[in-house]
Amino acid sequence: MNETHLEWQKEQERVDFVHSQIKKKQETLKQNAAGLKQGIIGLRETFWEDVTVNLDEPDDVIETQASLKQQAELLSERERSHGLLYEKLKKLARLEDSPYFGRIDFFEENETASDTIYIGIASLLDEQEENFLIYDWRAPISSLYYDFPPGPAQYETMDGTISGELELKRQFIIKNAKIKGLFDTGITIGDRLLQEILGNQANTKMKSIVATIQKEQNQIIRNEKSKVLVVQGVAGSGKTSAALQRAAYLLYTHRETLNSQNMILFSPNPLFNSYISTVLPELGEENMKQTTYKQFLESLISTAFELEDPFMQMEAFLSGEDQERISVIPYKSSLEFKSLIAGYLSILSNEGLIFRDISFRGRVLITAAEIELHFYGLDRHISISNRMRLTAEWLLKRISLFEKQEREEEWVLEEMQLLEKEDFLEVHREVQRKNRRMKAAFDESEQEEKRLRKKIVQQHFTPLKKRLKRYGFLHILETYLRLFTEQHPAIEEHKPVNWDIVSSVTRTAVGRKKLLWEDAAPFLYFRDKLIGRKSYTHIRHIFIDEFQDYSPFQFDYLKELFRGASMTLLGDLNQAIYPHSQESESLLSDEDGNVEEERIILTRSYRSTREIVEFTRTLADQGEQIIPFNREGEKPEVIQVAAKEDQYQHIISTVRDLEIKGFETIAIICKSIGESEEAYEMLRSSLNIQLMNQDATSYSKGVVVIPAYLAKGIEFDSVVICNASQEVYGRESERKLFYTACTRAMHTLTLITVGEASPFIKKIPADKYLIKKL
Ligand SMILES: Nc1ncnc2c1ncn2[C@@H]1O[C@H](COP(=O)(O)OP(=O)(O)OP(=O)(O)O)[C@@H](O)[C@H]1O
Repeated sequence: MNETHLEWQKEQERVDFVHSQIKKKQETLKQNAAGLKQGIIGLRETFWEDVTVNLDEPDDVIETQASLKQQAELLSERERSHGLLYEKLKKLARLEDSPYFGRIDFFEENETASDTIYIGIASLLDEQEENFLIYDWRAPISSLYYDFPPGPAQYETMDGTISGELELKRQFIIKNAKIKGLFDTGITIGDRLLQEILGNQANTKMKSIVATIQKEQNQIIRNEKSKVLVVQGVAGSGKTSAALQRAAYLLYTHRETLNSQNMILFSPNPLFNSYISTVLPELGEENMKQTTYKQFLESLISTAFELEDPFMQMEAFLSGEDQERISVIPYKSSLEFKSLIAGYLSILSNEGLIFRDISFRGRVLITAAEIELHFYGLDRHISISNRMRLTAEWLLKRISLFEKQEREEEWVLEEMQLLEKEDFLEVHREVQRKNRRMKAAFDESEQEEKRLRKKIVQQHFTPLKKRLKRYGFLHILETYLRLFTEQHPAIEEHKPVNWDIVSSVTRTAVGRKKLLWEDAAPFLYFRDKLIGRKSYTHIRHIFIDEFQDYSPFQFDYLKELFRGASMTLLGDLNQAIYPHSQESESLLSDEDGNVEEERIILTRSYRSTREIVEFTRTLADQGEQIIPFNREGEKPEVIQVAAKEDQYQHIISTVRDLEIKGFETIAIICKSIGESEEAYEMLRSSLNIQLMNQDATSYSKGVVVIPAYLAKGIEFDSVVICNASQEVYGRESERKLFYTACTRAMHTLTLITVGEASPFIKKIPADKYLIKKL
């Protein structure tokens, strides 16, 4: 037996030992859990037997309450312990088949011997609960595994830096508690293991990368010091993967003070939410709240408004039909527009807010002019929103006085006749109860009438009061629209040259209560300044994926809402596909101009084969900096056909070929939803395919037809680009969309073009792809 075999055998013996420990622990825990469960069932069954219930005297009531509380606490304590046991069992189940993936031998400075440390997705103690059989990958010492090749190494702890020598770094592939692969690794984490993992088929759910996190990704995951961490990484560089590992890391490191409810992830589309939903649970953490920016804004906007879907904005952009609208999107997305609104708000602080009369049953109770007078009579140093709150309180008080007076009106008596019998009975009982309590005899019918009047008037005033509490006395929309019509010297000089178009496009849409995607953040920002905003202080960390797709205005609005939270922003300027997409870096500075961000650049692309990366990187700005991971595959193929009908024939034969080769997730990527629908109709009788639109929330293995912007963030074994012709991808503004579509491919990329190929393809060196002209 040679040395490698001997090592392998020794390692397998250890795996066997750890596995037996896991089994033992599982047995003990299961027994404990069964005992606890029985106890809980028993406690629930006999709950009332052990409680002394006596409600005769006030003292007895107090005693009963105390006894009930004690019993309930006992039950919830047992339930909590059962929950904890269940969690431990879940953790053991995760470790059972593959207890760990890494080992390091570390000789710490000033120590006499080296420590051997095994690293897995969770920690495990030995039977005596003294020594770690497995260290959690997030433990401080585990960072050695990700950060250093064998040689001098160090890691940070709460007590400072620990230095020493990393003597060995070993990787395992363990399945069903049997070692399937064992590699001693050098500079990077196991190219061989990474090769193997990346060579696998794409899945409809993202997987965790815990065993093969790369050094530069580990910097993202373990970054603790930056309030804003910006990860600018090329397509397929692991931005999303690293962000999710980072969430798991933060939850582990700050487990006493942070939980998944304190984090929120903004993802590019609903499909993506489902795509990444299994990563955190796989790592033993609960999913954080996930939302898209559209869903988030929708939760803030009154249902009276119709909010445009960002993908519809994208469709409008792609179709190029409404040029006026498209021409003003950049301005409406900019911080200049925000400053203009801020200027308008400072005018409104002194004059110009539009109020509404407050009417009741067709009668004006308080006029808009009175409200205006009250509002502008308040101390002007107080913010508009606080003055608005004070005004609402003042109005509610005044309305209560009207309400009292109204009880005496004739209409109340008329309405009383229409009341149901139950209403009279209820009031009758209330009055009797009150009289009994007061031990006095009042005129019951007089009292009943009084109560009924009060009740009727109250019912009528409730909706009005609700409206006032929601600031319905302020005409927010009218006030906003006035910005576009009025001239005021304080803001006039800040208006852009195309203000007339900005103004007419906005008034037409917003006036009809249609919030175009580019109008939503400005309008909400304005509204918040008038009536205050929702508080999100419980959110301590926000992750924004595809942050290049946020306009400066949208991003700034988000920053204001989540003022106290730290942020991880993940983006790739080469995938900035929206008409407004941010290219500016200054956005990420804080208000005083102090840059509090840290920027990490990822240039290595892991998703696609070397051949695909060499093809796609020529489509990107500074694409020469993109480094492909060394995984080989076939060169992308460009098939040029003469007519559209031929295109579909070739898509069918390409997809069939791919299926025969065993590829399981295949995407036919089109530019727009219209083209996707057409392709779907043409292909559905020959292929088993699913059409993905903006409402899709998940997809299954097989063939999908999808517009490029919805495929963002997702990957497929094979990508077939539907019509990569000059006609479809000819404009410079379509280059990034084309790049995004092509970079979704892991193993194969086929581009079909009807007629002349896109100029972007023509710029790619001919040796980077195969071409078939038919
Ligand atoms: N360290 C790693 N180990 C194993 N797989 C990795 C690693 N880093 C990235 N990958 C894989 O590379 C692929 C791309 O990763 P991911 O989707 O996180 O990249 P991205 O930068 O968010 O991509 P894009 O911007 O193109 O959507 C995924 O399959 C991911 O599992």
